[in-house]
Amino acid sequence: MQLGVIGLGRMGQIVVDRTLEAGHDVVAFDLDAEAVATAADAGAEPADSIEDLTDRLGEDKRIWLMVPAGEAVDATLEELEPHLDGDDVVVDGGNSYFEDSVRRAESCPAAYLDCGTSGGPAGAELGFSLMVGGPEWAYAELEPVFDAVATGPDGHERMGPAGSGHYVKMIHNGVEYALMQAYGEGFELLHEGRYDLDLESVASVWNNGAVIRSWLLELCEEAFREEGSDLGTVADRVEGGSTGTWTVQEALEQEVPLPLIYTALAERFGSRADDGRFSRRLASRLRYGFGRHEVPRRE
Ligand SMILES: NC(=O)C1=CN([C@@H]2O[C@H](COP(=O)(O)OP(=O)(O)OC[C@H]3O[C@@H](n4cnc5c(N)ncnc54)[C@H](O)[C@@H]3O)[C@@H](O)[C@H]2O)C=CC1
Ligand SMILES: O=C(CO)[C@H](O)[C@H](O)COP(=O)(O)O
Repeated sequence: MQLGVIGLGRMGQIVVDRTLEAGHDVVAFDLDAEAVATAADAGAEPADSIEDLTDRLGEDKRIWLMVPAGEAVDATLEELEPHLDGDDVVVDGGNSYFEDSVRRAESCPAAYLDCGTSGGPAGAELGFSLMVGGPEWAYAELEPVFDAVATGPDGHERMGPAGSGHYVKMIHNGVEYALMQAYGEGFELLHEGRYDLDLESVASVWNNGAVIRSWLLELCEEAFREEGSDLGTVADRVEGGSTGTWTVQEALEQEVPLPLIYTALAERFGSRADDGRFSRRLASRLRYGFGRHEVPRRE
């Protein structure tokens, strides 16, 4: 099969490498010429524009988008669409908002597959877990590529109609936030608590047979090994947050309580206050107000 890949960053390059390794042909484009050169070094046919990419693809075009979610997807589709028809298939493998994917599936002249991708750049060796939404025929058509990019045939599944792939991935990320928060809280107590513990050893022993072993816990072990038990210079600030926000918004709309995921998201937002949390500063001042407790002051 011949696959066009647009977006050759951390994730897109892995899609290219794994597709080539499985014996398929790849035509690759990115706004960044260096990324295109890297894909060409790996064996892909380089394209210097989206039009050039579509010219290099055969009659029935199969195209994988791996650009940042949001405007980049719309901008790419706007350029692609004049070159597409109903026999073509476009896969969006990024973390797009599921309602955007439904809208794009309705307006795209090609069959549109929204594909939630989990595993991250660190999971490249094993392959990804792919959650796909969209028409059955298009999913079946892309199966050889999904087999290559995923861990294998068991690493991808059609979830349902348009939007369902990105919907499942959105909620996957909500779970990811909550699990990270849970590990974070446990290790914080171990770090602050009454024993002087080597947290890499704790994570390691937990990863060997404990109920809470997981890939995230293996990544905790790696973090303590590389940064030390006190996490060295790692700052108290967590970026990201879009997929978690969408998960919480959806939970509110569906009236499904998600206190853990919400708390994990709120902790991230809380971590971004440059000058300490206003609410905590006010609480401290109020303790003086009612109890004349001492107020710790900033320098
Ligand atoms: N990094 C991760 O752990 C994961 C990322 N994702 C999703 O995959 C998508 C890509 O993520 P990354 O590879 O990490 O991002 P990245 O920032 O490493 O790569 C994005 C690439 O897209 C290119 N690009 C941007 N706009 C473009 C356009 N209009 N046309 C052509 N190329 C364009 C950039 O030059 C860059 O090379 C995002 O939606 C992300 O949320 C999904 C799962 C895991
Ligand atoms: O999808 C992912 C992992 O599954 C990406 O790494 C994503 O960026 C994680 O979300 P956030 O950036 O909000 O932490």
